[in-house]
Amino acid sequence: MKHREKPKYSVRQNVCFMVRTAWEKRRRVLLLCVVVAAIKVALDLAQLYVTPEILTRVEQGVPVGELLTTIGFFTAALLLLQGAAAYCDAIRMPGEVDVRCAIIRMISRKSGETSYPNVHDSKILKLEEQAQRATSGNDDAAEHIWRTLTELLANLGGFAVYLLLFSRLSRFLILLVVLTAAADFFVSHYISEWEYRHRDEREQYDKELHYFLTQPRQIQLAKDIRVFGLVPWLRELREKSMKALSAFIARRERTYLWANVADVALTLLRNGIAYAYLIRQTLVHGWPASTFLLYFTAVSGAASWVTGILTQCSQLHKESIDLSKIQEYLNIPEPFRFEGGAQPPAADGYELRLENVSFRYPGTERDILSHIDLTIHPGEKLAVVGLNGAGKTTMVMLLCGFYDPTEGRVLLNGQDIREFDRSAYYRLFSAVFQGFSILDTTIAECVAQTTEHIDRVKVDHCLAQAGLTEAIAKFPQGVDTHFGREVYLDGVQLSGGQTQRLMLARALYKDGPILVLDEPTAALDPIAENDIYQKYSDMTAGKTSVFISHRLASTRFCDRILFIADGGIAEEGTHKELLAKGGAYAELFAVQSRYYQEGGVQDEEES
Ligand SMILES: Nc1ncnc2c1ncn2[C@@H]1O[C@H](COP(=O)(O)OP(=O)(O)OP(=O)(O)O)[C@@H](O)[C@H]1O
Repeated sequence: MKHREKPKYSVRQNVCFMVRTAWEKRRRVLLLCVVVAAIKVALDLAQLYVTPEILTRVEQGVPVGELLTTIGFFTAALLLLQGAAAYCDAIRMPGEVDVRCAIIRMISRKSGETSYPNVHDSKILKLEEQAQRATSGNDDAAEHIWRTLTELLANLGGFAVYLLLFSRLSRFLILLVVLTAAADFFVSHYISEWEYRHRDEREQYDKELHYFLTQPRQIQLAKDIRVFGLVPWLRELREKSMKALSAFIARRERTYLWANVADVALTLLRNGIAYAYLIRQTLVHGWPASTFLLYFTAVSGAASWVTGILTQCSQLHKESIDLSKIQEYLNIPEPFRFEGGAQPPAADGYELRLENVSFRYPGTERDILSHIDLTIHPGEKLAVVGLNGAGKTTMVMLLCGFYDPTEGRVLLNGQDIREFDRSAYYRLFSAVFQGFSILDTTIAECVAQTTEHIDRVKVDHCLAQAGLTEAIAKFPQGVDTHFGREVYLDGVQLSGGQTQRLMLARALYKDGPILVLDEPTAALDPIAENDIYQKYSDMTAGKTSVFISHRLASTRFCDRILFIADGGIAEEGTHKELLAKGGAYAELFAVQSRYYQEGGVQDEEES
């Protein structure tokens, strides 16, 4: 049998978490739970008494005026209560949404600020997904819980009132109601739990179907779909996912059928016994019809309160499992310091140092970097080169503080970066990392990374430095044109090289005192690349900078070059020094330049 993971937080702790959040964000939500529950009980009682009371008056032969007054009283009470219930229902939702949104904000904040290694931890990623699932809609735990608590309160209140009513009559009826309602609940609960138990399976089908329905619409796939003739394959994939989902739903419906059969059978049994008992009582004690009617209606009513209590308890238990994931995610330990950490010193220039640093990625066996000692002086322009997988990006990740070394220390102006508030440390860096990471917003927002207080002169300047002025001038709304087509149909699509320049402009706008560029020109044409090299001194003036590149010639404008190999610094020096040394760097440079020379020779011969 599949082992069910026990939630870390109990039902009480999860309810307390929600109540605390609501108390801080929207107190009205709590008040409305109690008020709505009270109205539900009052409405049920008014409905229970209306017919028997009128019947009693008729049996007593009261004057028409009095009869009409009774009818009027009940009608007014019912109208008033129904009106109040409708009003409360209408006003409760915005508050409940606000509380859920407050939790969504907590989760987003955690996702954006959690220590970087957590972002790659599959257990934490799963937890984040589960926390998001618990807050994603009106019917998910973080919002639905208010309806569950309201129903639970109403059912408890209603059952307490009915207990008082039956206590005057017979314990037998109470026992009958509780036993049949509980049996009904457990049978249907066991069966209806089926969907909950198969929730992961259902989600997998939904995910698959959603992927195959939406993915073919992605612009990036449009070319491949046509060139490879992918339409039939995509249709097959879609059909396969649809069939799997339909088969799941059919299985679920077959299971639910038994829940309905059990429900009908137990209701019949309860009503049959209650009928027999109440008819006997009526005959023995000579009860009027109104009393018989009152008690008979109350039997069904009480049974539904009992079923309600059990159903809502079970619902609360399920929601608590989901809410526990939210709390577990929000409380995952942070290996880095944030709020409690020191602020990095304000300085004219920053020295970065790797002191006997070794590093292996979490969950792996191999050191990617081993016993590295390196000092990058304030204002120095350092280039890092090496073959694919040598560990250049990893070294930069350590310098930026995305990972802490497995051994050794990273120092900023002599102080271990583990002592700093890591968010404050990140503020020192401007960076262009590998891969495209631009959000679909306006170009100006992409560069400034904010929606408000954008320094438009600075945006223009940075775009000019990155060599984008001309391209952007052709866009319909200049820097206010939307980037990308995923969100805005009128957005522009930039080429790979232009996107890379946009990322460079973004790094320049941030203007941090340390600049890190990880292959920032990989997608640029030679002219654009040369343009960036020409401006490199301007861009890095007064900054400490690290530049990773595969084009060895491009590192010539740096003060020092590191050649990384076998997890360490194999060679270092200026371009000239490394060539003169005749080592691995010189060899690699020779291979690269031979390629260009051969191309050149060939071209010349052809012409
Ligand atoms: N998150 C990770 N988990 C485990 N191993 C990783 C991770 N990221 C990178 N590696 C491994 O670390 C090694 C160094 O990768 P890194 O990206 O630092 O190399 P690189 O020199 O920057 O390569 P490239 O020139 O291709 O960009 C590679 O063998 C890679 O497979």
